[in-house]
Amino acid sequence: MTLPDLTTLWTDLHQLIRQTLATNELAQGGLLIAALSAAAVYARTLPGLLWSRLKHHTTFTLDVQGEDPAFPWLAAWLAAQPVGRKLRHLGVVTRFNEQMGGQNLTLGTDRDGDEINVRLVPLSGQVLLRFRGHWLLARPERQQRKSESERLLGYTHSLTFRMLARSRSIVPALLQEAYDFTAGKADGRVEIHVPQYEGWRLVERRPARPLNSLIYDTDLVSGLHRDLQAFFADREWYAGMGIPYRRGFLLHGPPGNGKSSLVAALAGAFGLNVCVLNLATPDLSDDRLTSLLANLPRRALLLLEDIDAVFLGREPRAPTVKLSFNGLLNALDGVAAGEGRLTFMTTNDLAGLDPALIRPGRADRHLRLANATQAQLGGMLRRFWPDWSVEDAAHLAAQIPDGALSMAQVQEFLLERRSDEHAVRRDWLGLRPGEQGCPTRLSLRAG
Ligand SMILES: Nc1ncnc2c1ncn2[C@@H]1O[C@H](COP(=O)(O)OP(=O)(O)OP(=O)(O)O)[C@@H](O)[C@H]1O
Repeated sequence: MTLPDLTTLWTDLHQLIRQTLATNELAQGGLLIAALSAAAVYARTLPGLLWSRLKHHTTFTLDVQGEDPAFPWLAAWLAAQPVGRKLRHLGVVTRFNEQMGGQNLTLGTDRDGDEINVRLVPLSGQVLLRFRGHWLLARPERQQRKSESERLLGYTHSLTFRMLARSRSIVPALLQEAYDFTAGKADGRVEIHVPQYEGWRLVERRPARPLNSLIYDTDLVSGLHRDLQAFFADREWYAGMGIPYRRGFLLHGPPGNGKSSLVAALAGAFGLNVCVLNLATPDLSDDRLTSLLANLPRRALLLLEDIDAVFLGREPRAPTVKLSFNGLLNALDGVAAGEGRLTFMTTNDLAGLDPALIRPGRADRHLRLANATQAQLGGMLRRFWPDWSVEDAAHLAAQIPDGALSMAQVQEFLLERRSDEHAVRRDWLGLRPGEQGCPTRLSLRAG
């Protein structure tokens, strides 16, 4: 059919409809009914349409899933709001010796002297509250998770905030307030993480040790502090130079001279957490090590303890070792190695290490923490007895040769006599190598 044919057909049809409508009353009625029905249908859906348009333009919805780190902040914040206290389905989060921020309840002190703190979190319900002049509808939810065989796999949690606001600025404001209220309040404690499968598990939050509580007679601590400061400030410089943004330190020396303590104190000073990995961890394979290093938590430094424990040179020390020497090197600086990583390795046996493991790039700086010098002994005495004069402490310290004792041995000796300074003077000369028990360890060791 050609175009002129189609035009003629349409004109004929149009005339026929007009004639029918003008002359036929039945057709007129039918059209009227159809038009009225369409109007009625539209009128019925109109409020819904208007409502959803209004909602779209005047509200925001924030959905937070239980696995997200922001979930506990928002849940604790909500539970602590006056209306949040009306939510009647609550869960409990318990921590030892840790104020979690938010609405905490201290139940008492356990036998280790740790405070038992609990925080209540809402699990379900719905409340309306005001936040910075806006209305918020908050709805915590909990749903059962089931496997395909209908086996219960626990629960998933979520929190939905619907807010009456024209601008989105309320969303970051709410998140910020919840963060400041809970996690942001977390004091300067250092989190200790140990490996769990391919990731990390938080095992302890301990008060950060002040750097000046460690006594060295060189400017080792201030030098390290400057080094780390420069590292954190120089990210862009590394990128511009094409140098991998990583820094490694090797701390070596006899046991009990503060290798682990120094790492923990530096972590505290820079607000970092510590991930402790002992290469002798059972079942540590090349793949698992690579995953662990790729999955380090945020703001964490990696402490590889006793790196001499697994390899003598490049050879495994035991047939049970699953890790290969090359796997270790690759994990430390291969393609998959994380950017921005700070690694501290410790060893008591520098001679047993293969040079490849501690070459610059893997361990950029090597620092020896040797047994106590007389200056350190004097410093340690004055830490325990701050009102002793420098000369008095130096006089006592001069009676023990440099390098004869570890700092841990001296600390143990002083701890035992901490309420009896005469006993310190009386027994000091008896403080000879081999006369003390084993040095205490800070025990940052991974399981
Ligand atoms: N330089 C120091 N100043 C003050 N205290 C120290 C110093 N070195 C060690 N100590 C004390 O000695 C104890 C043991 O220290 P730490 O565990 O850090 O030593 P380490 O070198 O890591 O030992 P190891 O090689 O056995 O792991 C700690 O309790 C710490 O307080």
